[in-house]
Amino acid sequence: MSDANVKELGSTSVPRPQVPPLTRMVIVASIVLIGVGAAPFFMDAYSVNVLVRSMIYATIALSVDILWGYLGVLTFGQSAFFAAGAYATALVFTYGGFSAEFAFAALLIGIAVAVALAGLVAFLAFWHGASALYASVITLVLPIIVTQLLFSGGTYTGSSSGLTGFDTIPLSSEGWFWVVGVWLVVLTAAAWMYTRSDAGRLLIAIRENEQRCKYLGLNTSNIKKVIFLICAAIGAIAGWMYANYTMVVAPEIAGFTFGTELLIWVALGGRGTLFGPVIGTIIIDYASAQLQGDFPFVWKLVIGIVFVSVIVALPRGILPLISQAANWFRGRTGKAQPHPYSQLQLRKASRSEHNHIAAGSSGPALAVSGVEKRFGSLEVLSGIDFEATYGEIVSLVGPNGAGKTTLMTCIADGSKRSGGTISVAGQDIGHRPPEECVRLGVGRKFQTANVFDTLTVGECLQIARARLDPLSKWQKSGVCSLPPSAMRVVRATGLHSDLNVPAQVLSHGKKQALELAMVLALEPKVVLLDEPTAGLTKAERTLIGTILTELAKAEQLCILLVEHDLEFVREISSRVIVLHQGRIVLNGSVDEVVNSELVKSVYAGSGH
Ligand SMILES: Nc1ncnc2c1ncn2[C@@H]1O[C@H](COP(=O)(O)OP(=O)(O)OP(=O)(O)O)[C@@H](O)[C@H]1O
Repeated sequence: MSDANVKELGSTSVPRPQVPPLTRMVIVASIVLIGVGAAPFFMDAYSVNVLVRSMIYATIALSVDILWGYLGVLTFGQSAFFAAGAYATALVFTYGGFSAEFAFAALLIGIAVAVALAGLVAFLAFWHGASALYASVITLVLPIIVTQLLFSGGTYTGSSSGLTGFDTIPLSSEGWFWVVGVWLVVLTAAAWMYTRSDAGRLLIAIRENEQRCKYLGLNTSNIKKVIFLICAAIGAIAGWMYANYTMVVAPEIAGFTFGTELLIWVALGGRGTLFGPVIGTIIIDYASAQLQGDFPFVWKLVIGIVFVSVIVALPRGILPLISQAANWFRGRTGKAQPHPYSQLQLRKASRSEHNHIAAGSSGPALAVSGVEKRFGSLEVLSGIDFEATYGEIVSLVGPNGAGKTTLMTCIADGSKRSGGTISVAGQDIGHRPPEECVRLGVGRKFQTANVFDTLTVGECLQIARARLDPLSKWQKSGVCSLPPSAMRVVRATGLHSDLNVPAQVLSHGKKQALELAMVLALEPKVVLLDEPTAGLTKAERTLIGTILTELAKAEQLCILLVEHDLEFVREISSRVIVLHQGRIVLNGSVDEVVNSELVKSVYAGSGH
């Protein structure tokens, strides 16, 4: 593979940041703003009235799309934050009277209450190890609790009747149409910029494979919490507008039904598209209002039938279908858009000081002492003691169920072992979660290729570098910096010519290589590889073997390898550890292991 094929920049030559769609977005936003300005002059009062409400709903549907469509958090609870903003406004105006200062204070109180509530939910839903289902259940309970609290407020909150008759900001329907319209356009444009930026891709990476993100050193819990709080604030602002505009609040706006309706609008419009949920919400809410007037008894049935039909026929929603058709048409007319990552360039990263392995570093790279692991009464690992030095390739072999993967997990995640100590580069990993173990210098490759399927190869590599090279929150940088080790894998396996190819279409061998490059992009000191040759062809296996041997020598990496392919083990290992029934039965040179009668009996199933 020729190095000349790799687009690579020197450290001084940084390409211009890539923001090609920005101008297009500004033009589209300007046209929509002109439309918002002109629309009330061409519409009847009823339509203006309904559309103000529809646009308010669209802003909160946008927040649901960010959470569900991008981050993968299926939330039923946005209605509770909407109600926090609406009720804060209604209560301030009812008991304090209206003034500009009170209107501003109500907005701040609504946001504060929503963010506090969201903080509590996020604390309960996004702790280390919590599954996605957990967040959904908690956000399902939230609207039920908030609704009960509003009922329990008695005359203070108006109980089941809610609050009405309070004075609000004296704006006409047209005035509110402009205020809400401008807010919706600004919010959508900001969300669009963010989700298309490098940092926005991270949300998709978390949705696709949160475990991989954690093992890339990213604190996914914190990222989810921050996004959740921001979306709660967006919900509260929508509630503030709603109360000001409608001058009435009722417990139903906090309810589970409204929370679910938001999900339906997002699903119909096309989740993960931003524009789909915004346009979908406006159309559905407006059409519902019309149908409600014309067919008071059947309008919900009609909406229900449309929803079920779309979900069955178009599970990704309506907008993706329209963009697919547009792409098809562009392809036919030869006007297909180039992929945004066609300009992505690789660059050599300057070595991070933190992870730099000084030549001749003293002490073991990895020290495992008395490690135990139990699953209930099942003892899977017992009294595991060994050390590995820099530049060494240590293979961990043993029959199925010996505990090899469990040992890898214990080294990469300090919270997993039941006893003993593990040190990486002289630092005890204690009970640190995987993202903190990465900081100490642990990089882990899983048994089955663990990449972000819908992201491109370039995006996967950028996310792998996110811990060391923070991602831009508003643009695509167009550059991916890789350390020499990762660059070597990318070059040797030809991944550099696949930078704009979605990871899911790569061959099995290239996926394995991509994950290896992602792990090396972390600049680890200790690399854990679980069956890196599984499913590879002989040629790919030889290539990976050569790369690993070179890396161990050139980069002084300590590589711990789980392998069933004993021929491969013999070719590349400097030492072999044999594990059997959770204990080390031999720790020696390749020759010692190959000639050991004990090892033969272990593999024959008679070793004790
Ligand atoms: N989460 C779990 N709960 C209960 N038992 C488990 C769990 N994970 C692993 N085990 C058990 O621990 C033992 C060791 O499993 P492990 O996957 O570490 O073996 P292995 O040596 O990697 O096997 P293989 O070569 O087949 O991958 C097995 O008996 C397995 O059933």
